[in-house]
Amino acid sequence: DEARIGIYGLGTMGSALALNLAEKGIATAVANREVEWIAPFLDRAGALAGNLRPADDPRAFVARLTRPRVVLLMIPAGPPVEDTIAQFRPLLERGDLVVDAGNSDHMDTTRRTEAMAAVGLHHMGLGVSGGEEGARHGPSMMLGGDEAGWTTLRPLLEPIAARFQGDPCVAHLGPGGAGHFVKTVHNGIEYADMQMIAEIYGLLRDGEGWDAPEIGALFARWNDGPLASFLVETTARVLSVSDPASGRPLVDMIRDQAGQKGTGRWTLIEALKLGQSAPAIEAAVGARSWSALKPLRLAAEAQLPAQTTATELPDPATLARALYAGRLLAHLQGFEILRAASTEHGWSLDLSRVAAIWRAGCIIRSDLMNDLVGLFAETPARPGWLAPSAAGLIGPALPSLRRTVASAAMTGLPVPALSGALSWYDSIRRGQGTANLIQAQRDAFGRHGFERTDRAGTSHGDWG
Ligand SMILES: O=C(O)[C@H](O)[C@@H](O)[C@H](O)[C@H](O)COP(=O)(O)O
Repeated sequence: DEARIGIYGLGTMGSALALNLAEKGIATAVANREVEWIAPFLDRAGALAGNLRPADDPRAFVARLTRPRVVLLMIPAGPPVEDTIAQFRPLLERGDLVVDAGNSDHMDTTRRTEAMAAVGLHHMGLGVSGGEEGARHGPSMMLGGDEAGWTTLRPLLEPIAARFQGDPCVAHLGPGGAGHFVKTVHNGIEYADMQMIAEIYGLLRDGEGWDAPEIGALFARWNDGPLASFLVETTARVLSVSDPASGRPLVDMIRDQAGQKGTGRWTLIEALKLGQSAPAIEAAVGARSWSALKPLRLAAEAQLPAQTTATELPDPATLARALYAGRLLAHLQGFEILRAASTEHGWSLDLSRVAAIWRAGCIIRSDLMNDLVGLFAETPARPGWLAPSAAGLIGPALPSLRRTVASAAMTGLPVPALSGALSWYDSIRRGQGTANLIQAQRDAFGRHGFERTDRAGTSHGDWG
């Protein structure tokens, strides 16, 4: 019988999503540019193959779908999506859907949505988070596109989504690229979270001389407290794995050069375009870029003085609170980018709902997210840090963040994301900042003008 949805692209995420759908009893067509991938995939599917409908080419694939046809693309972002859409368009009819479930740039998605709408097709942008495990057993999904498309997709996506206390972690967040934008910022927060965890790991490894299993055991304990999250759990797991070849912790055998596919960078670019800054995310992207410059770092280490002052590092309980504080501030930065984008693009994003669908399935799922659901419901029209509950969340952990950042600075151990978060916090809660001097300098060397505190309009100074 016919399939209710088709997955085009049987890479890690696409094949996992197809098995998830099949397992939920949803007949699913499957196809792939490299046709030879299909047979081994069906072998791996075992009994689930009963709900899979393979096809060797786009025409046969479309023919296997019920109307309205749902073609879900799980392929790399950019030109591959463009080319594949061009292949499918002539095969589809008014009312059919193309769902791009890769990490696409939201502007591409908005452009494609408009182009497809012009010919009566629904283009939807679906952010999918959770990696292979999530796609297979329950991802978090962030949808952008029109209401009619959501009506068609909802009965297909809710059964496969992760659930938090029974609530499916999937939502229609807004038109066009809204879903992909939210996914991009999810990844930006993911970068900051991973970076802060790595900074704490660095303090314990390089400052206290702890080995990987010891640090892993600590993270495992932290996963039973306010830091409970997928990334803390994953960190505890990876730090406890030893390398069969050398018998040493596997993490110690990995080159300290981090990769990045671009969503972190995109988050920053979008933030800057919106007049926002997200120092914790900026620091995380920057740290990945620096990490790639290994030879230069080795040369600098041999050449440049440390000039440190021996300082006692905080105890583990203090480091845990510092990580909690840093993580909370990074999330507030990320959500503020979402709020600004929602205003800019007219998306009316429900930030509390965004936090809600990030409570399970996605990479940044955490107990903290549950607090944020409440926080963003309190004051949807204002920044999260002005929500009544914000002070109570951040206050108790702040002294630990200060102590950790200060002692790391004295000890010469880099904590760019934690310190970026702290300085940002001290900037956003300072009524009288120092930008008055910036204005004076700009006017002094470029007559850019400034606004006086005692009268409106642009003034200039006589700077002699
Ligand atoms: O939410 C997710 O499931 C992940 O974020 C996923 O999208 C992917 O793992 C990132 O793209 C990795 O990004 P980097 O390669 O840039 O770390």
